[in-house]
Amino acid sequence: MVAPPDNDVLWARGLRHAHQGSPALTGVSLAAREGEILGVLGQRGAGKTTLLNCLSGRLVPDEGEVWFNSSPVHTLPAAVRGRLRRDRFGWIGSGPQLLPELTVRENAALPLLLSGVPHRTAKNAAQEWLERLDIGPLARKRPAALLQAERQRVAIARALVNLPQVVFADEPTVPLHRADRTHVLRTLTSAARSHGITVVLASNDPEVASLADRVITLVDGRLVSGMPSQDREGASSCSASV
Ligand SMILES: Nc1ncnc2c1ncn2[C@@H]1O[C@H](COP(=O)(O)OP(=O)(O)OP(=O)(O)O)[C@@H](O)[C@H]1O
Repeated sequence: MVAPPDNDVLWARGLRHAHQGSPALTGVSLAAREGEILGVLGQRGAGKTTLLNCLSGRLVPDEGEVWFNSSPVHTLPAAVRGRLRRDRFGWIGSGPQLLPELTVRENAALPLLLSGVPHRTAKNAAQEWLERLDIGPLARKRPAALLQAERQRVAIARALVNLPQVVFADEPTVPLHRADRTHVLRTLTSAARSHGITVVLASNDPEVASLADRVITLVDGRLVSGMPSQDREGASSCSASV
């Protein structure tokens, strides 16, 4: 195993994964730099979710390596990967997946509370993010009282509250109307930019391309664009690099 270059916060090589025998990733290599917004485009079933799951340590790939700084994510024990996800990564899915019995502020504070940060400190930090994302006045409400776009902003606050190094956003705008989509994406990318947080943003919305620093495209589990020219020339059927 060779550790990734120093300026890459996240680095993957030769990722292959099949779900019950059906291939979802067939040789994907990529790298993301500190503070970079990396768009992962692809149609439904292209392998975006599987890729983000492998990169974030939710799933161990059948083959290939994933490095986060100098940690080989693919070989870490499950408990260590769990701590990595909790302390260093943020996750935003297409449904906000908030806990209905908690207030908006408690939901946003969760990653800090789970890491043992004192209640008051965690809630103050959560409130700051809610203000930054223009939903401060909703802090005491329960998720059910919010609009879908507001709930998705709570999910963004929750993903950013502990200042992770990488946020994985898997189709974060799917349930939203077009106007809300743009706003939520801009909110996420500008908040991440202001804190140097790397974002891996999977979507089938071409608008993502205009907000990302760089875009890679997945088709049937392999990269078809976003490769440097020397790799594109050498790419055979399944291995690509960005
Ligand atoms: N848990 C699973 N069990 C079986 N097959 C799966 C599973 N998860 C994904 N797949 C299959 O793997 C392939 C890649 O799916 P994946 O969800 O990674 O793609 P995606 O680009 O995120 O698509 P979507 O936008 O639909 O989520 C698809 O053919 C999908 O049907």
